[in-house]
Amino acid sequence: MKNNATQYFNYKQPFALESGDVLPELTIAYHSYGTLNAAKDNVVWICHALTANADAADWWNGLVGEGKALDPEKYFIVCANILGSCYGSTGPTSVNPEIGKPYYSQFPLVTIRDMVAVHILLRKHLSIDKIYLLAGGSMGGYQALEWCVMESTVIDNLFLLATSAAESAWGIAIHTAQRLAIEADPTWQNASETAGSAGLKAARAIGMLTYRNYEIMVERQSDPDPEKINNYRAESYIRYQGDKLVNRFNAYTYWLLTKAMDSHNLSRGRSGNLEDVLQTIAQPTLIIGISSDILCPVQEQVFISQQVPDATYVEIHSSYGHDGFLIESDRIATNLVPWLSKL
Ligand SMILES: CC(=O)SCCNC(=O)CCNC(=O)[C@H](O)C(C)(C)COP(=O)(O)OP(=O)(O)OC[C@H]1O[C@@H](n2cnc3c(N)ncnc32)[C@H](O)[C@@H]1OP(=O)(O)O
Ligand SMILES: N[C@@H](CCO)C(=O)O
Repeated sequence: MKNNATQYFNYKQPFALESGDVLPELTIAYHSYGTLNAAKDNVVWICHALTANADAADWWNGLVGEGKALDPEKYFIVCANILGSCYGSTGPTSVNPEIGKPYYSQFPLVTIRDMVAVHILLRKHLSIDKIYLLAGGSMGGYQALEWCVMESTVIDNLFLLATSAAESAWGIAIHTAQRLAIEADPTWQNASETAGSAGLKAARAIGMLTYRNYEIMVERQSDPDPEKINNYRAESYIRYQGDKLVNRFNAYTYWLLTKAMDSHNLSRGRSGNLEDVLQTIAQPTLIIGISSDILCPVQEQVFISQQVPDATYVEIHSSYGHDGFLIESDRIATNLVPWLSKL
C-alpha cells in the first residue's frame, strides 16, 4: 500500500473558529492510500471518531486495504487527524506559536464544523474537487454529515455508521460525567501533558460502559469463581481499558473533543429543524446501525434514514455495542460492497 506514513499539511495562516477565537496557524496530519486517478473521481475520505488517528488502514484494517471493501488499488483514500486531537493535527498539546509553549487548557473550544472546515483546507491542498465516498462512524459520522451539508456539491455518496444528526441529551450527559471525572483530578490544568491522567482513566472507564453493554460484559467478563469477594474480572477489564487510553491520549484532548461532540447539531444556524436539514442531503447514503449500541442507539440512525431522501438503512446484529462500527468489519463490508457496486 502506497503513502502509508503520516503526512503533514502546514497551514501558515490564521484560522477562525466558530466560537470567534482564532488559531494563528494549523498543522493537519493525514494519511493517504492509493493514487488519485486522472479523472480525480476515486476519492474515499474517512472521518475518524473520538480517540482514533489518521491511519485508517490500521484502526479500520478490516475495511481499508488491498482486497478489502475500501481498496487502495481502486480508491484514493484519505483520512485526516481531527482538529483538537493529539495525533499530529493542531490541538491542546501543540505549541502555541504566539507564546512558544503548549496550549493545554488555553486551547479554544472547537466544533464539528471547525473540524470539517479544516478537512476542507486539506481537501483543497490535495487538489481534490470531488469526494466519491465520504465515510464516518460515531463522531466521524458527525463530521461526514456536517461536510455533506457544508459542501453538498463536493460529496457524491455518504456512508454513516453508529452516528447521530445532533448530539443527544444522553450523549451530552455522558460526556459531562466524563469531564467531571477529569476535572476532579487535582492535577487537571497543570501545565503538563499528563495533567488529569487519573481523571482521564476514569473518563475512559465511563466511556467503555457506553461503548459496550450488559450482554457483552456479562458474556466476556463474568467471574467463573462464585466464591470471590474481590478482584473481579470486569473491574480489571475496566481499569485496563482506562490505563490503555492514558498511555496513548491526554486529558486536555479528551475534555476538548467531548465538548466538540456536544456542539454537534446539524440544524444549528441553518434554516429549519433537523428534519429539514437532513432532507437537503441529496447524496445516496448508506447508514449502518449496531443493534446493541447504547450510546448512539439505532433510533438515531433510523431517524436520519427517514429524512435523507436516498437513504439505505441496515441494522447489524452485533453484541459489541457502539464499538461494533470499529470491530464488525465483515458484517459492515457485507453491506457496503453491494451498495457501492450499485452506485
Ligand atoms: C496510536 C494508537 O494506538 S491509535 C489506536 C487506534 N485506536 C482507535 O482507533 C480507537 C478506536 N479503537 C478502539 O476503541 C478499540 O481499539 C476497539 C474498539 C477497536 C477494540 O477494543 P479492544 O479494547 O481492543 O477490545 P476489547 O474490549 O475486547 O478488549 C481487549 C483488551 O482488553 C484486555 N482484557 C480483556 N479482558 C481483560 C480483563 N479482565 N482484565 C484486563 N484486561 C483485559 C485484553 O487483553 C485486550 O488487551 P489489548 O488491547 O492490550 O490486546
Ligand atoms: N471507542 C472509539 C469510538 C468512540 O465513539 C474511540 O475511542 O474512538
